[in-house]
Amino acid sequence: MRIEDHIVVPLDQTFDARYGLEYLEPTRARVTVTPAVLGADGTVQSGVYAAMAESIASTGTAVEVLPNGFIASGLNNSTHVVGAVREGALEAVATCRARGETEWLWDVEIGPPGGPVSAIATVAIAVRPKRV
Ligand SMILES: CC(C)(COP(=O)(O)OP(=O)(O)OC[C@H]1O[C@@H](n2cnc3c(N)ncnc32)[C@H](O)[C@@H]1OP(=O)(O)O)[C@@H](O)C(=O)NCCC(=O)NCCSC(=O)Cc1ccccc1
Repeated sequence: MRIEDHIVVPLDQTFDARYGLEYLEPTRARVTVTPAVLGADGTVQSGVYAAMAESIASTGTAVEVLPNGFIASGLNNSTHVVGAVREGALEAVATCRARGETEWLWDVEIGPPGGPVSAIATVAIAVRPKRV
């Protein structure tokens, strides 16, 4: 299966597009910090970190398993926010720690490019045979 065949919603209409996720690679992406990603206290909303981690872990899995007839689906996401960000940009990088037959486990680090880590996530992505 080609990656394009798995796209149901046009990419510019997805949740990722709404908060401004830009892919640099399947496992690396950026978000520019605008008011749209801030909470009322002026810091990046924790869900933005969780969403970034979920998306790049899912995409990192999908690009490898979809061509082999499997689907990738977000199963668990544990995101710890360890530093507040108010402006600039965020970059997320995902590293696959385990490629199980039915579940891939990813570590994701997120923070200002070249700056300290502001969030650390562990994301589990289910891998299942594609149903016809
Ligand atoms: C697949 C699994 C994670 C685990 O399933 P199992 O433990 O094996 O469970 P079980 O066999 O008991 O089946 C139970 C149900 O599971 C589904 N299902 C199972 N196998 C398949 C299959 N082969 N194909 C298709 N569906 C399958 C099916 O509904 C089935 O019900 P049914 O039997 O039809 O009545 C399931 O819990 C699930 O789909 N959860 C929701 C995950 C979800 O929505 N995540 C968030 C969105 S992803 C995201 O955001 C990431 C992203 C971000 C940005 C960009 C791109 C991506």
